[in-house]
Amino acid sequence: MSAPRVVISGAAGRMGQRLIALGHQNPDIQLVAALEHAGHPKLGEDAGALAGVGPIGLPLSSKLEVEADALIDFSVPAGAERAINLCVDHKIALVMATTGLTDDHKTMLQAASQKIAIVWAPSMSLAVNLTMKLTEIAAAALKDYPAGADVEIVERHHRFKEDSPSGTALKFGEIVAAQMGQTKEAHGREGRPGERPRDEIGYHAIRVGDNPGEHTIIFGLMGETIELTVRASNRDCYANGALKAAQFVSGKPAGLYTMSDVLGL
Ligand SMILES: NC(=O)C1=CN([C@@H]2O[C@H](COP(=O)(O)OP(=O)(O)OC[C@H]3O[C@@H](n4cnc5c(N)ncnc54)[C@H](OP(=O)(O)O)[C@@H]3O)[C@@H](O)[C@H]2O)C=CC1
Ligand SMILES: O=C(O)C1=N[C@H](C(=O)O)C[C@H](O)C1
Repeated sequence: MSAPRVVISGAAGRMGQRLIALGHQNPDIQLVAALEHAGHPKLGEDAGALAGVGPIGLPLSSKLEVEADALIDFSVPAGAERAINLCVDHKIALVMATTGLTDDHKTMLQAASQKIAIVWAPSMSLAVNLTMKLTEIAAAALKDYPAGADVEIVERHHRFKEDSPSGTALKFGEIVAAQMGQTKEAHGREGRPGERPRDEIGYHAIRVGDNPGEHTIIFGLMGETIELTVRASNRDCYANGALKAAQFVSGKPAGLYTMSDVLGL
């Protein structure tokens, strides 16, 4: 199969710019459109020039006017909704990376996966997805720890991030709860919440500077502690993972795929 034709949605954003820059250099991908919302002030400007790699002949547009095999969405929840509809209408495979989605958006994604192939993951990073496997192993091993293992998830991101906790932190929590059975969540603590219940996962979202993302999953035992930490030094781990996902999902039968499927983990 020739290199899949890929659309980037949210193309002027922090992630969109890295996808344009890396996608343009990637011989296994053909970038065919750079989408933004209809009110974006830079519509019509060249997406490559905006991304710092010089003109690539792709103007930032609010309309999809070319044929494509896959669309990668790193935008906002309203942009994600539009991306799902576009992909279903045009029968294009979807890589959904936007976080902070509502339950309605998640239901839409599930329904859309009956019609098109979708990779949906809160983190496209290899290191994060591998750490999810390690977390699953640790949680399974500690589920019957006699004194109860306390799990807290700490994430750090840049000051511009709009959703908290991160989609990745919530996914780590889901993985832990599926093994250990916690039913409660605490989002930060203050005042006098009392002794920590055993069946709670604590989430702590730190927002500082330009941090591209780090997550620590803490398993607190009696007398010892395990911490699994994964840290991005820049956004290219997410962008490269998403480009790989676009290659993987292009031409696949309808269904919902994970980054474990893409990365063979
Ligand atoms: N799964 C993963 O691996 C990762 C996921 N993310 C997630 O990706 C998302 C984007 O992150 P980031 O790039 O930092 O955010 P940015 O705010 O930098 O970029 C989002 C872009 O989407 C644009 N946008 C807004 N509405 C629409 C729309 N309706 N259609 C198309 N584009 C639209 C924004 O325009 P404007 O600025 O004018 O609003 C902006 O250019 C977040 O949800 C983040 O959590 C981030 C990194 C990794
Ligand atoms: O907004 C970000 O930057 C990131 N968001 C994703 C999330 O919410 O999990 C993934 C990554 O951590 C960067």
